[in-house]
Amino acid sequence: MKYISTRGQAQSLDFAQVTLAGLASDGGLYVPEEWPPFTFGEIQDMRGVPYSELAARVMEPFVGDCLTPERLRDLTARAYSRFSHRAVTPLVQLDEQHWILELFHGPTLAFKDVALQMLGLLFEEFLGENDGKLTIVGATSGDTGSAAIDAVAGLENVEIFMLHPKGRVSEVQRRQMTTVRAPNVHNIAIDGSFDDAQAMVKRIFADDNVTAKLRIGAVNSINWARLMAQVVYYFAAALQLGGPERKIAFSVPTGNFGDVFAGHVASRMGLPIKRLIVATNVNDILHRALSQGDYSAGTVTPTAAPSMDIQVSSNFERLLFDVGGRDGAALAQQMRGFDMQKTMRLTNAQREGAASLFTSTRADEDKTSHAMRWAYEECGQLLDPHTAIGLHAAREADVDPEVPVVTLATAHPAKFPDAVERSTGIRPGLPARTGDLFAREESYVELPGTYEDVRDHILGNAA
Ligand SMILES: Cc1ncc(COP(=O)(O)O)c(C=O)c1O
Ligand SMILES: N[C@@H](CCOP(=O)(O)O)C(=O)O
Repeated sequence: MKYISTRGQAQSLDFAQVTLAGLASDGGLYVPEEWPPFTFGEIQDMRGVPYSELAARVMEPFVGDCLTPERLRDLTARAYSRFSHRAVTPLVQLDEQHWILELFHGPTLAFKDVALQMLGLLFEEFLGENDGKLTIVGATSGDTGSAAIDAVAGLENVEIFMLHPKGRVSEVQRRQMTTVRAPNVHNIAIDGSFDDAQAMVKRIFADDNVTAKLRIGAVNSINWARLMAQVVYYFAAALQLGGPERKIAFSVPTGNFGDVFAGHVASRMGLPIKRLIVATNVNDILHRALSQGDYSAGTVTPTAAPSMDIQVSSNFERLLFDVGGRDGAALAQQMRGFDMQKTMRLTNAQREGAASLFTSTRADEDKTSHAMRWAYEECGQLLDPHTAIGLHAAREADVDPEVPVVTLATAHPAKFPDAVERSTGIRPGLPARTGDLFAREESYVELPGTYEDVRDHILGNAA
């Protein structure tokens, strides 16, 4: 399996190389040269297998010959051994048509663990003895940071610098990052938004002053391996609800478009998906892009769902590439225009290509709160605000009543106790596995939101 850049200029890479590279050298994102399809029978044969075996089967075509089947199975077994639920990503029924796919049973209580527990192992696997250190630079609106830090803390060959927007993540999220004591972990709070942090990360990849000294890697969903691991749970859910004989719709709380793009990949691989519902909060660039063709970034509005307070959505580029004719040169030009003006129109091909599978809905704070209340009062389920945005969109969507609609539950409600309590009157408690999170001492530096400060800090502190 070879991977090519969405901007057409970077060298094509194999799976091991793409995992360590993160972002492509031309500023694009790597995607498989072609989608590897499963036959209907192969998907049927996946029914009932344990999650780690399902993960190995779904990932195998992407990994190519970079891992033997046995080695891949060893890694998936280890990656999912730390989840607190035997099913890894269990389904919970809400009513006749709606299900919740709980993706928060990993060590840091968010869906990011599903991919990052695997990615940490892949880094270890692919970094040879003579490769030196991989310096990860990541941006987080709360969940990627904690999951990535958990996955790589203490690894010999990996060091991580994680940027989060100061004051714009929940206290639980911040503590999950800043209380990890390991010499290879560096937390940085910047003045600014997640978008500012993400832009700095991308700039670091293109900065020769940095790349001449450090080998930079990525844990954000710009890294293909992240998305690959997220494809698995679409198969897991669909197989439990009657797939592949029956089509399933998914509603996905969306920010950086990684999670829902993984659903698109599952569909490209042959999983019968009726619809992917992109659920946004008021930071609704994706809703505007999908419903009106207008991809224009405004300023970020802080909400009760801070991990989705994103206006520049990295993985949307992968979709535009895939549904818009896979023309790297044209997309590079389109993205350059967006980088300069922060606005662009989707082409007709991009709009029509996306419309065949995607719809979108936006939830303001009242609707988010109402969805949390409905789930609690009518179904006895406490949801976090991100999942509630997904549920709102699922219930608004006009999906044939025969089609099950699965909302991805992307975080445990206890990560956002204030918002949950405001809407339901119930303050969710942290599961015992989070230990003494509030007793542990925090460690992070605060930096102004300028690129140079962040770059110099990384250069000055990298081992
Ligand atoms: C809890 C939660 N829900 C939803 C999202 C959005 O996912 P994505 O960025 O993959 O669209 C995020 C962050 O990415 C998140 O942390
Ligand atoms: N919501 C994310 C933002 C980063 O997204 P990623 O999927 O690209 O890592 C977070 O919690 O950090």
